[in-house]
Amino acid sequence: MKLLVTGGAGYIGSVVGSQLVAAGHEVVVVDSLLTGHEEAVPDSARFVHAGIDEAADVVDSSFDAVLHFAARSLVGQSVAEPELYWWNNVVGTLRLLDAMRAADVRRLVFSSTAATYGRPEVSPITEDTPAVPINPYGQSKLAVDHALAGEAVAHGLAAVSLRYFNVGGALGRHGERHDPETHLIPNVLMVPAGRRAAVDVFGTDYPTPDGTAVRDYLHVEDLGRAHLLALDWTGTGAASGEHRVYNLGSGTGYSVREVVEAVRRVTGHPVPTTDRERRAGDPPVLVASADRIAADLGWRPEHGLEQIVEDAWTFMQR
Ligand SMILES: NC(=O)c1ccc[n+]([C@@H]2O[C@H](COP(=O)([O-])OP(=O)(O)OC[C@H]3O[C@@H](n4cnc5c(N)ncnc54)[C@H](O)[C@@H]3O)[C@@H](O)[C@H]2O)c1
Ligand SMILES: O=c1ccn([C@@H]2O[C@H](COP(=O)(O)OP(=O)(O)O[C@H]3O[C@H](CO)[C@@H](O)[C@H](O)[C@H]3O)[C@@H](O)[C@H]2O)c(=O)[nH]1
Repeated sequence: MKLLVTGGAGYIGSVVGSQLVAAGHEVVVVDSLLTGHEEAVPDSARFVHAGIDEAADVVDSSFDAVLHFAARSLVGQSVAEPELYWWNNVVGTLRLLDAMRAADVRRLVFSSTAATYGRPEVSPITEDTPAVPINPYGQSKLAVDHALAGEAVAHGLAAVSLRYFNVGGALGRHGERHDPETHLIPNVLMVPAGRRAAVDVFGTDYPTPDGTAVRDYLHVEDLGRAHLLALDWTGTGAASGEHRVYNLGSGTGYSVREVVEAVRRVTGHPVPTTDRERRAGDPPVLVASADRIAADLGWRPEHGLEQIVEDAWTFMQR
C-alpha cells in the first residue's frame, strides 16, 4: 500500500514507519521537525518537510491510508500553553481529515493516549472506562477521537484510535531522542550513560506498594505490530463507517522504583535517585486492559520491561 505517515521523523512514527517499510509498503513521511529528526525518517521512505495543516498539498488519491502520529505530547507544556495543543493536535488533525476527505483516502490509524482517561478510579483501564482527561494534551487527543467517530459515520472513514500507555524501547536505529526528555526510562538511563548524576523520583507518597507511581510499559516494537493489524482491519469491508478505540498496554504495572531497579540490573551500574515532589497532573496508577484488541485483532505484546530497558539502553549507547 501507499501510506502517509505523519510524525514519521519522531520516536514512535519512525519505528512504525520502518516496520511498514519492512512489510513492503511505500511510505511517505510528513513531519514539521517540531520535535523529530530528519535522520530518523525510515530508510527508503520519502520525506516531506511540512506540517499536517498543509496536508492538502501532499495527500492525493494515490494514498491508501494514513497513520497519524504527529502531535505535541508534553503534558506540562499543555497545561502552560493549551492553545498550542488545540491548534496543533486538533485543528491540525481537522485539516488532515479535510485533505483525506477531498482525496477520498478513507483509512486512518491514530495515536491516541491513556491520558484521555485522566485519573481513573479503576485498574486495569478498559475502553469503557469513562474518558475524563485532566490536562489539555489528553483533552486534545480525546477531541480527535470524537472527531473521528463523527467522520466515520458521516463520510465512511474506517478509523482506529490506539490509546497507548507508556511506550519504551527501540528498534534498531530508531529510538527515543527528545530534548528535553521527560520520559522515565530514557531519563533513568542517562545516569549509567554518564549524562546525569542521579534520576528524580517524582512522588514517593502515592497509594502504591512502594509509594511511587505505577505505569504500564509497552515495547515500541509490540506497539508497531498493533498498528499493522489495525491498518489491515481498516481495509476490511465492514470497517467503512466505523471508528474503533483500542487500548495498547501490557496489562502489568511497574512502579518508578521498579523501573530504576530494572535499569540497574540491565546496565550493571548504580543509579542514585533523588526523591522529589509529585509532578503536577500525574495519576498514581495507569494500567491497561488490552483484552479488546487481543479478542478482535489477535494482538498480544511479546516483550517485557527487561527487554524494553535493554533495547532503550542499546539505542542510547549508539
Ligand atoms: N511516547 C509515548 O509514550 C506516547 C504515549 C501515548 C501517546 N503517544 C502519541 O504518539 C505519537 C508519537 O509520539 P512520540 O513519542 O513519537 O513523539 P515525538 O515528539 O517523538 O514525535 C512526534 C512527531 O510529530 C511531529 N509533529 C508534531 N506536530 C506536527 C505537525 N503539526 N505537523 C507535522 N509534524 C508534526 C514532530 O516533529 C515529531 O517528529 C504522538 O501523537 C503522541 O501523542 C505517545
Ligand atoms: O525523570 C522522571 C520522569 C518520570 N518520572 C515518573 O515516571 C512516571 C512515568 O512518567 P513518563 O515516562 O513521563 O510517562 P507519563 O507521564 O506516564 O506519560 C506517558 O504515558 C502516557 C500514557 O500512560 C501518555 O499519555 C503520555 O503521552 C506519555 O508521555 C510518572 O509517574 C513520572 O512522574 C520520574 O519519577 N522521573
